[in-house]
Amino acid sequence: MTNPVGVQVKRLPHGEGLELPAYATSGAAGMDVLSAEDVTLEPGMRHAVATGLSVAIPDGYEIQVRPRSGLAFKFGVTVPNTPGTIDSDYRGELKVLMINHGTDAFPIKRGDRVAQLVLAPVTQAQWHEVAELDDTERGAGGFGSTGR
Ligand SMILES: O=c1ccn([C@H]2C[C@H](O)[C@@H](COP(=O)(O)OP(=O)(O)OP(=O)(O)O)O2)c(=O)[nH]1
Ligand SMILES: [Mg+2]
Repeated sequence: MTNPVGVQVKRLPHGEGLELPAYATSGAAGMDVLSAEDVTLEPGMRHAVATGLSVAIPDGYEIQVRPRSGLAFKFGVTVPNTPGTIDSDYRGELKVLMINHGTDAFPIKRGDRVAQLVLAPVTQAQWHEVAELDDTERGAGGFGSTGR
């Protein structure tokens, strides 16, 4: 990537000694983020996994927290709120919400790659309230109106 965007990151005490989230390959969209804790997700269990990191994202960007497909495919372990939203003004600990949809307990060890972080541009909307909207070919059709 030729022009990466700088993002401030602060290690919290329990994040000391862990690698920062990193791109596994040169063309990766997401940085793999590591767990800062040992925790076992029993089947059906949800947990906010600590990363030991806080960030300050530049104005005009967000970070999306996305699942790793390998964990979802092999173990049914995923991110229930995907894509998780890290706001540019959030200064608390970045956590990865995880759920075990599988049939077996899933142990997470400190240092395991649990999810991936995608930096993405955001645009804020400004409402312009009107009495009527313009007509379109689709109109109010949705939810399968064009067929399967
Ligand atoms: O997977 C996530 C999702 C959110 N957050 C943190 C950063 C984010 O900026 C904040 C709020 O997230 P969100 O807006 O999704 O949650 P909410 O339920 O609307 O909470 P709030 O009322 O605090 O906005 O929580 C995480 O650390 N991990
Ligand atoms: Mg919110």
